[in-house]
Amino acid sequence: MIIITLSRIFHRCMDYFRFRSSSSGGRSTASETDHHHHQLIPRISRKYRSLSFDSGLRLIASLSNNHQRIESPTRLVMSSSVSNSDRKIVTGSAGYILEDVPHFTDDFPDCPTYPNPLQDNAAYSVVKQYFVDDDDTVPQKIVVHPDSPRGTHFRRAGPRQRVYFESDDVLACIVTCGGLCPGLNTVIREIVCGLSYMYGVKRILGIDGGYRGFYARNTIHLDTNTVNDIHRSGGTILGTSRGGHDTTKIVDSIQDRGINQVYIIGGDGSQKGAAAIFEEIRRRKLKVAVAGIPKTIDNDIPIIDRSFGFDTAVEEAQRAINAAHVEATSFENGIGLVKLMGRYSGFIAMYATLASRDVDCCLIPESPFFLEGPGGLFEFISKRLKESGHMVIVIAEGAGQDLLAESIEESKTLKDASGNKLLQDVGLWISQRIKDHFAKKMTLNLKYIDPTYMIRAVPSNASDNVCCTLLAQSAVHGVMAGYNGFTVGLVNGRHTYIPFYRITEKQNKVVTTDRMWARLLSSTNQPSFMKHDDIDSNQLVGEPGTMKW
Ligand SMILES: Nc1ncnc2c1ncn2[C@@H]1O[C@H](COP(=O)(O)OP(=O)(O)OP(=O)(O)O)[C@@H](O)[C@H]1O
Ligand SMILES: O=P(O)(O)OC[C@H]1O[C@](O)(CO)[C@@H](O)[C@@H]1O
Ligand SMILES: [Mg+2]
Repeated sequence: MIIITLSRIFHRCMDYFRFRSSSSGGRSTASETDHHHHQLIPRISRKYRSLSFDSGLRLIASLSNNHQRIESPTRLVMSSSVSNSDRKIVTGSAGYILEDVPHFTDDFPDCPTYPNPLQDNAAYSVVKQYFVDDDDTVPQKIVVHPDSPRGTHFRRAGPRQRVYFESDDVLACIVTCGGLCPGLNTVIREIVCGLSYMYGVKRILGIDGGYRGFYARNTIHLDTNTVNDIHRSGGTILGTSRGGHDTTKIVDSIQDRGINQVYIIGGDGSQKGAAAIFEEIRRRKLKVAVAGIPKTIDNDIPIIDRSFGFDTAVEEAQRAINAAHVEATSFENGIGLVKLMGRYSGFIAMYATLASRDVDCCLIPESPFFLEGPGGLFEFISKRLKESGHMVIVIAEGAGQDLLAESIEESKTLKDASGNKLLQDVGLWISQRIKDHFAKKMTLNLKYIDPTYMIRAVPSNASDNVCCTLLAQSAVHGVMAGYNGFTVGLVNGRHTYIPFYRITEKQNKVVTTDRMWARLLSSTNQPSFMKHDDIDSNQLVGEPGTMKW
């Protein structure tokens, strides 16, 4: 209690002194602001006026004179896979851990701050508690036991009282990288509108064609007029690409152009690229903010509940599954087989199956299966056709690749420009294997539907548009508030700022020992096709309890 009270008093004092220091004119320049600080702020506030949240907490902990009952918040500097990357970890009582994100004041303790322009905006100033309290954090785990530690938390996203950029000084850029995803244009639109309408930023550049566009192409001017209608179209107006991430050339370009805010919209690979750019920017001591907005129809990014595009992709997949169902029910022993995207993670297949109710069998990369013999796929097909005369199978593109690799040796080594495994067409392969197996046993009518790019080339649906808007606004608020090197994401339904290293350290996968996969098995009434050995090794993958809705 004592530490919390002291912390709050500290923040209120800081707000007061900061407010006083700039009260003479809203949009003061850096030098004017410094001047006011020097004139008005008492010694203690001058000394600590640019302390970050955790350093503030440490200060209070030391002021509290090592009170025995209080576990003083501590910042631990841990090793990182990326050089120069300090992990900001604040610990508190009852096993509380904040995995914080970097802040401008970590590298530039004296950098000036300004009042948030939103506080003069009538639309926002009437909103009670519009600004996020600096103490607000969001727990990663919401299911807890009475004696379990409070665990990892992430900083809550949203606008802060003070910002670290003057609107006229901002030169922002936006880049889209990796595969397409419904909603890319909406995110671009909402970053531009958020920066312009909320923070009065006028200079925003689009980077043409993914990471290599930084050094190989001209930039694209973006404003609220040019982006006005883009959310109605699929794809990305900026273009995208795989490969071409040359960190030195990219940061040279950022430096040469005078860009000071970088918004990177992309999947797991893109977030790794963002982390590398951030590290290089820090190494060069540039005052440039880097923020990631996660893009993934595969839902393969860890920590977050989900990101934009997934909902639309699942909805679009329903059209293929419906067609497969209609074909299957219209022919004797009809089988409709649908292949859906999902290179390493089977979430699209799993949720499309749960949504449809017409699917008899769902096969995903995380759940090994086999074809022949007792308990195998052929036996199940035979049983289901005898019971109902038709069936629908959904298979994720990454499923059964080990079975294919046995027959096609070179498929193990093929990679795309970003280093992702290039997959063989499991849909064609399994269709042929099923046909061959049943050829002499019974009449079979198998129709293979491969919607591939159709589920990601469409514009985002209503729910994803909301998701895009909130993510974009949260990213803009975070950058303006001086946070840096973060990916914005939904954690237990709240928007948070997550350090890059937590986003890039592993991939999110369906946990086949989790309740959601069990729910799918109960819905399709398919066998798990798992042997006991598979279950043990499979428990190790994934972030348990991710898809929470
Ligand atoms: N480890 C890495 N370090 C730096 N850059 C990377 C890294 N991995 C990928 N990138 C770059 O990020 C960009 C996008 O990566 P990738 O093609 O894997 O797509 P992605 O962002 O993972 O999206 P998706 O998986 O949805 O297609 C590419 O330009 C690639 O060069
Ligand atoms: O053919 P492309 O453009 O490389 O994209 C294919 C991949 O992109 C994704 O949609 C997203 O990572 C994967 O599911 C799929 O394997
Ligand atoms: Mg990826």
